[in-house]
Amino acid sequence: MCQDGYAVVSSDGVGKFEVAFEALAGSAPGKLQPGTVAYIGTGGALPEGADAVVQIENTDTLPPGPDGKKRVRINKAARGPGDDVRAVGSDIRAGAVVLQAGGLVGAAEVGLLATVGATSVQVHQTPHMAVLSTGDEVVEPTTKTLGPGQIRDANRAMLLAAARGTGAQVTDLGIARDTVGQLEACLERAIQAKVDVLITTGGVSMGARDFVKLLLERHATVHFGKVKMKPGKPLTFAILDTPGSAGRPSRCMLVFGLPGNPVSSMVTFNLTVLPAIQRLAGWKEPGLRRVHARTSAAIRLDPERPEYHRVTLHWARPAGAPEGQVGGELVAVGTGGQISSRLLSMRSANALLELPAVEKTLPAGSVVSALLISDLSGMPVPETPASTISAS
Ligand SMILES: Nc1nc2c(c(=O)[nH]1)N[C@H]1C(S)=C(S)[C@@H](COP(=O)(O)OP(=O)(O)OC[C@H]3O[C@@H](n4cnc5c(N)ncnc54)[C@H](O)[C@@H]3O)O[C@H]1N2
Ligand code: MOO
Repeated sequence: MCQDGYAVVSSDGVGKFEVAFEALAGSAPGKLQPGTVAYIGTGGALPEGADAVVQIENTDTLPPGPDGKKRVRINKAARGPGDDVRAVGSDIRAGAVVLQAGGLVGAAEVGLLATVGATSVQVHQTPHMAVLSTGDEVVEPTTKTLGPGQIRDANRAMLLAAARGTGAQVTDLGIARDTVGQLEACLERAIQAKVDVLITTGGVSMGARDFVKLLLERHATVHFGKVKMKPGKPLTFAILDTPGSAGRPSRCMLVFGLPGNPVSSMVTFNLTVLPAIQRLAGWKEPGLRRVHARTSAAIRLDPERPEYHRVTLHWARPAGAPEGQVGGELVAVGTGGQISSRLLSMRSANALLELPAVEKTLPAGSVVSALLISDLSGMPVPETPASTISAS
């Protein structure tokens, strides 16, 4: 039953009726005689003998009869049997498959599992991720006054938040100074904590004290240590195998040595760490989703490295389209200077434009592919609301 009102025999039509009983949600339905009605609440089971419901708005309560029984006037008759009644099984057929194996379980899916009483289901194990910042100049964000050359640790807080956003179990490994000893100790802590994915930032480039690559070469298999991309050139990836011992199974830990520049670390997290986590969490199709967007301004391309240009996608009417036209397109608005230390270029960015390495300027209005790095629910609301299609 789907409305508050009166359960009726639809052929009784309009008129004055005795309210024989109340069929409230959660109680066993009674039996209704023709010529009478029963009060029914949304979610109540339709009494035997009734075949429709008249909503409360279509009735008036009358003074009780001489016998003290409640009475009601039905002003608008039910259209026929089944009016405002939801048949048992109309939402989910008996035997229907409510979830496919291998699908993502979000809030609605949890609700479906609860509905069918599936309180225990097999899921992939939540990956365990750890985040480590490195660098002698990197200090805790709580540091009030920065000393010469110091910088607050933006990467760790940012990547911990991003890691939590993936649903992974997350461990904060703090900040390691630029010494092989400290880095080795942190690596050991990650191994002991049975981390599946370790993310480090900083210390992967060419500096005299960039020891992360050295550490990984010593303890793991480095699969790549440089990528032709902007930002993120020194991105390093290694796999560390821990052999099994005395009843302990062997394990492998994926290690992503992300560049220290905050934007580089965030962009490479999205492009490489996120799909890896999704794969470990059992996603069938990991990776960022690609859409097309129209650029709102000219962009000078990098002639050497393909660039992941941070933008905020808006939904807008195509330029020149008449006022009130239904439909629109994604428009990419740049986030300002794209230098990899400028974290402001990530603020409110919901996509990365995939720009080719070509010696030219891409004119405004070009259509380019864009990888989504957040869902679009925080997308700016247009000044002129997008029209909705109205049924005619
Ligand atoms: N000779 C070369 N130098 C550099 C190259 C190169 O190819 N040859 N690559 C450049 C590129 S591209 C990048 S990106 C950076 C990345 O280097 P590292 O990963 O070694 O990072 P660091 O040098 O440690 O730091 C870079 C930059 O980022 C700041 N930083 C580091 N950690 C944090 C943190 N947790 N929070 C905020 N900011 C952080 C750090 O202070 C530096 O300013 O190398 C170029 N050099
Ligand atoms: O490639 Mo680096 O990540 O820009 O500064």
